[in-house]
Formats: sequence, structure tokens, C-alpha cells
Amino acid sequence: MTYTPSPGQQQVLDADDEVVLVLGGAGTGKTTTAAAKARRHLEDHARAAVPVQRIAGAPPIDRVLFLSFSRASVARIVDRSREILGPFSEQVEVTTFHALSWSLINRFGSLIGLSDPYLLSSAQAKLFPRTDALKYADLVPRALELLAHPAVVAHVETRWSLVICDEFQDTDDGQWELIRAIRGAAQLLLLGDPHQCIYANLPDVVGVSPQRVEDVRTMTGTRCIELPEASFRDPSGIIPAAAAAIRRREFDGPAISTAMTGGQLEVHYDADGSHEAAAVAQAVESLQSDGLSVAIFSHHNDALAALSDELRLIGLEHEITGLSESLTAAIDAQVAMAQFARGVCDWKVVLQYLAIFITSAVRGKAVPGLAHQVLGAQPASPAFSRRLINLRDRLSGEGLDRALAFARDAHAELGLTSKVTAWARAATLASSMLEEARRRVHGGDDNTVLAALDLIADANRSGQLTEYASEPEGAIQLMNLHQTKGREADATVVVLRGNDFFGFEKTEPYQDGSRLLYVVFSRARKRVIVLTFGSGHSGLVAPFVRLAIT
Ligand SMILES: Nc1ncnc2c1ncn2[C@@H]1O[C@H](COP(=O)(O)OP(=O)(O)OP(=O)(O)O)[C@@H](O)[C@H]1O
Repeated sequence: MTYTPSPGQQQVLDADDEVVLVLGGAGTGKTTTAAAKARRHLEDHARAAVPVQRIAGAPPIDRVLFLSFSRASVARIVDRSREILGPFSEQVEVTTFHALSWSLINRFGSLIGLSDPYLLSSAQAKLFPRTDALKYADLVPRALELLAHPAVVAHVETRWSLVICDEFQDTDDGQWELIRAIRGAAQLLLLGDPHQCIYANLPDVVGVSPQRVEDVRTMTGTRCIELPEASFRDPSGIIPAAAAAIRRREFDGPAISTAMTGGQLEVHYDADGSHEAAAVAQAVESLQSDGLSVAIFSHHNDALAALSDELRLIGLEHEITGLSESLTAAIDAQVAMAQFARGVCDWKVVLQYLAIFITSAVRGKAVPGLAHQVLGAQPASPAFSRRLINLRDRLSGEGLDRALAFARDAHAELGLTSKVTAWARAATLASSMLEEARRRVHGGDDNTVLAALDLIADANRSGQLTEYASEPEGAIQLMNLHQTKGREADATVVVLRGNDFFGFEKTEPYQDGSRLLYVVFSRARKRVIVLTFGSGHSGLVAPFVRLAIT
């Protein structure tokens, strides 16, 4: 992409105010301009005759912190801004609030009694809750505790000279406090769109509201730059106008009819929900045959996992966004199999990791029955029990390489159906970890190699939970509606079901739900296909059924 800033974007690049709040609708280039701003900031710093020294006596700071919410959005920022940042990439730390907190806890945790912190994945927390381990939700609060210590404050205050926060409208109270605590004298660049505030009503979220943007706008020292509405994502303006009309509930207005007549928006309805996966696959295939990249959006994690399984059964390969926890769980299970083979751990440990892997494939609160069966908490079918015993017998006493080869095949041999790709990728990674372990111990015996492998897997486990993993180029991404934030694809397929629950809003104008729909419908560059199924749709999405029928 050649990035030539628009006049509004140029103002952002030039602004040197203490706090710069950039407001703009979907696709107006906030994130892209922030990357360009990071580069400009670092270029100015490198050129300055007197280097930027934001705190008297401290060394000049030539690093930028770019904070975002999810690992998926960090991956997207890193991938997309590489070209813009060029040689300055190394000086820009793109990370999530949770990863930043985890790195502070790792470095300074002993100050608050966390000298050997252990982070539980959500699957682990569901299966084996532990009071002495940290959960994801603990990270930001514990980092804030640390930031009460002068040594930690001194470390963070001299680390960055520009701090950027993407999707600022969705920061919760803890995240906002974290930004202010780490900032020191750094310039703050906050990117937001109150119309895209979609976390306000999620459970366990405290303080998210469009009001946060208003509060900062009126804060002393803030310069607010509003980008004009023109979207770079779809320069024709047709999809952005339709998305804005959906947000305003103008389903019968000209923006929607223009998009439908021009083919940028297609809406279908099938009262019988049993053909969902086939219809999704058909839509995806038709879009792909037009050379378009595709993302599939669906509500509810459990329904999304079910759709994913069905799509896989009918041969539509895809990646579920934000489920890299499964990859980590698969590596852990395979490493445990190698350890069991060499007599370093019990079979019970292998079963525990296998249960965690199976649980990690499922979103939501539920633990799958199969995980309980693996752990012996529920009776397993004779066939599945036999397969487990066969695997155990085959692994027993094997050498490390052959054990990992058996582990690679275990997914198919056990007849598991979910997360085939994660298991296969894990096998490749586990083999290279084994080589790395061998290099580290220079010809040590198997036990020494396994101890090194354990350390490598351990570092990987924390890293996977908090760091980003790039998504494979060109893969079809399947995600829930809340994860669509900040994403884009040539075409999107939006699945809306009669039994989807959109919260307790029951009357027009569905303010909260409409912000979610605005995000969802503003992601496509060229086309959006809506597939509605079943009956009794929530009032929020019922107009789509009407659009399909009329
Ligand atoms: N000046 C520009 N010239 C060309 N393309 C641009 C420009 N600015 C942004 N874009 C492109 O427009 C698209 C949207 O940009 P970006 O994701 O930065 O917008 P955003 O405001 O952060 O969007 P959203 O709020 O929807 O996440 C991207 O594909 C980006 O590369």
C-alpha cells in the first residue's frame, strides 16, 4: 500500500500536543495513520540535533508503545504497519494490555509476591482451577498494583516517548489507568470512534462507555482531530454508507437500497437453520471464485465452534480467529507424550493436557464431554478407551523422535475432529523445539533434553497467551461478531440466526446493538453477504429478514 496522508491524517502526523485524540468513522485510516505517526515521531527523534529527552536527566527515549486489545488485532497492526514503519519497526512495541501487564509481572512480580508467576489458560482454568495461579483477568489489576512501586514507575516512565492506544472507545477502567500509569511524559495518541464502542455491555467489563472519549476530549492538554467521514476501505463509499444506515436503523433508506441494487450487499433468508454450513460454504466459494478474500462472522462462540466443525466436515478450510490457545495446548499435549514415552511423566499428565487441548477448542463456559471422558470423570465409549490405551502402549518406551511422530498422528488416531490444523502446526513446532532443546544441552541425555524442552514449551505457553501470532495469509477467517473490530477483508459473510441473543435491549433504536452491527458491516472492502436462518430473530436483526424477503 502506498500511504499518502489525507489532510486530516496529516494533522495527526504533525500534532505535537501532549494528548492527541483522533476520532474518525470506520475505515478512515486511524490505525494506519497511527503507524505513520510512530514512524514520523522516530524519524524526528533520529534527526533531532538535541534528542528528545522527555524527563530531565533521563536518557533520550526512542521507542513507541502501540497498545491494542487482542492478540489478533496486534497481529493485524504488525502485519499491516511493517511497510509503513520500515526500518523503525524494531523501535515500535505493538502489544496488548494483557501482554504488557504480563511482562511487567514477569520482570517485577517479586515486589508483590509473584516471583514465579504462572498464567492459566482459560481451558486450564475451566478444568483445573488453581488459586495460586494468575488468570487472564488478573493481569491488568496485578500490573497496576506493581505500578505503585517507584522502581517499576521509573522503568516504564523512561521507556517510551510516544504511547498509542487503538480502539480507545473500548478501554475499560483498568486499561485506562494502566495507560496513565505507564505514560510518564510520553505523548499520548488515542484513536477512537464512539460509534464503534462495543464492549460496554460485555460481562466482566468495567467502565467501558462512549463517555470515556468525551472525558478525554475535554481534558486539559488534549487536541482532538476529527477525520472526515470518507472511508479508505471502500472508496466508493457504498458499504460505509450502508453500515452507517444500519447503525441509524434506516433499513428502508437509499443507502441500503443502493448497496443492494449494486450487489455490494446481499441478504438471504432460510427459515430452516439446518443448512447453515452448506449455505456459508456456498457463499464463500462464490466470493472466492471472484478472487475476493473472505471473512465469516457469526454470533456466539458455541455456535461459531459448531459452524467451524461443520465447515471442516464439508471441506471448507478456515482458521478460527483468536483460538491460538489450542495451538499451545496441542504443543503441551505432544510434549507430554514425549515425556511419557521416556518415563519422565505419568500417563495421567498426558491425559490432562489432552483434556485441556479438547477444551481449548470450545469457546464459552462449557467443558466438552470428551474432556471429562479423557480425565475419567465420565464413561468413555469402549472404542475411544481402546484408542487411548493403544496410544499409551505405542508411546511407552519410545525414543524422543518416534514419540513425537506418534504424537503427531495421535489426533487422527484418537478420532478427534476439532483443531486439526492447530494439532498439525503444533507437531511442526514441537519438533523444532526438540531440536532447539538438543542444541541447548549439547548432546546431553534424553532427560536433560526433555528438561530443556520443558523450559522451551513453558516459555511458549506464556508467550502464546499474551503475544500475538500472525494469521496465515489468505486463510478464511471465522470469528465472532465482537472480534470483527479493526478487521477488514474484500468480502464478509455475516451469519444471523433466529436464536442469537443480542442482549436485553428490546426496543428501537437498539443503541448498543447498532454499534456492534456498524462495526460488523463496515469491515468489507467490496461485498457483504448476510445469511439469516431460523425464526424469531431479535428485533435488532429482524430487519435483515425483512430485507431478504421483500
Ligand atoms: N491515506 C491513505 N491512503 C490509502 N489507503 C489508506 C489511507 N489511510 C488508510 N488507508 C487504508 O484504509 C483501510 C482502513 O484503514 P484503517 O484500518 O487504518 O482505518 P481505521 O480508521 O483504523 O478503521 P476501523 O476503525 O474500521 O478499524 C486500510 O486498508 C488502510 O490501508
